[in-house]
Amino acid sequence: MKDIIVIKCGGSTISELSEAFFQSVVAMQKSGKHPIIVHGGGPAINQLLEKLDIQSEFVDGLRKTTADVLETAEMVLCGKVNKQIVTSLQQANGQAVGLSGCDGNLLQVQAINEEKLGYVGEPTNVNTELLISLMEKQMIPVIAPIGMNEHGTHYNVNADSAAGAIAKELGAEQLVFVTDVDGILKDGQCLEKVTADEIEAFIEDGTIYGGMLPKVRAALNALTETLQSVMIMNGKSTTVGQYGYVSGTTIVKSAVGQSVS
Ligand SMILES: Nc1ncnc2c1ncn2[C@@H]1O[C@H](COP(=O)(O)OP(=O)(O)O)[C@@H](O)[C@H]1O
Ligand SMILES: CC(=O)N[C@@H](CCC(=O)OP(=O)(O)O)C(=O)O
Repeated sequence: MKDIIVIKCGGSTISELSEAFFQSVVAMQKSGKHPIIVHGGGPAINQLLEKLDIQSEFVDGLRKTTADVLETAEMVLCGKVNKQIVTSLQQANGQAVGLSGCDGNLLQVQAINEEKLGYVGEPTNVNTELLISLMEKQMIPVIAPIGMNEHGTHYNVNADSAAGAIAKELGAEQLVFVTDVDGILKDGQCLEKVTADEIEAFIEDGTIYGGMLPKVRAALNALTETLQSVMIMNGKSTTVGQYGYVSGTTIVKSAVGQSVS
């Protein structure tokens, strides 16, 4: 399927997303493109963990996930955040269907490192047929990043890595990370374009850290012949699609003129 656009909405910005944002996603779909939303929900998970007095910590931008943390994350992502986004799209006259990665075996995963991270999974396979059949019926899939392995064990998946895997497997033409900063910042300035080599250097020197790490890793993993660049942009000022992108950082594999191998 052509014209697939994967939009990852970060938990950092979900509550800031405007009606115009959701209207622009629906307008994009009505103009013949195929948007998919993958969402996070880190701050909302933090809030409930705090209420329940459950401790959690992050390792390189990934939440160490015990059984209690997994249960909480799943409740928040699938029960609360997913339905908020579905509702906002329906209010904008779109037809949205909320799914977690467990529904229809949408996101099959394996543990990254159980000893270090607990129930944190990385995607191994995506049920693209399910997503395509929904999009063919003019539905907008809204995906919560909880995945499942072949034994039916659920895993917490970073939403950036879920979005990257889904974009790659579908051969999407665009992948957009909507977050709470204008893009990749260096010395307070938003960088317009960065290459894989520059990203490695920025990770090394500490310019890129925390929640930006899974974003740039997912972006670099997702780059293919079809998907030559990935955007990071601010949810506060963003509408997508026909209204154009306001500003942000474009991530490319290498400098202009060299294609992805
Ligand atoms: N170089 C960088 N430029 C911009 N943000 C960065 C950078 N390095 C780390 N970050 C952090 O990454 C955060 C975005 O990631 P995260 O909080 O996980 O958001 P989201 O919920 O949208 O995925 C920013 O708010 C900022 O604190
Ligand atoms: C393994 C892991 O880190 N999972 C994330 C899933 C949600 C997420 O990614 O939310 P954001 O997009 O808001 O960061 C978490 O538990 O916070």
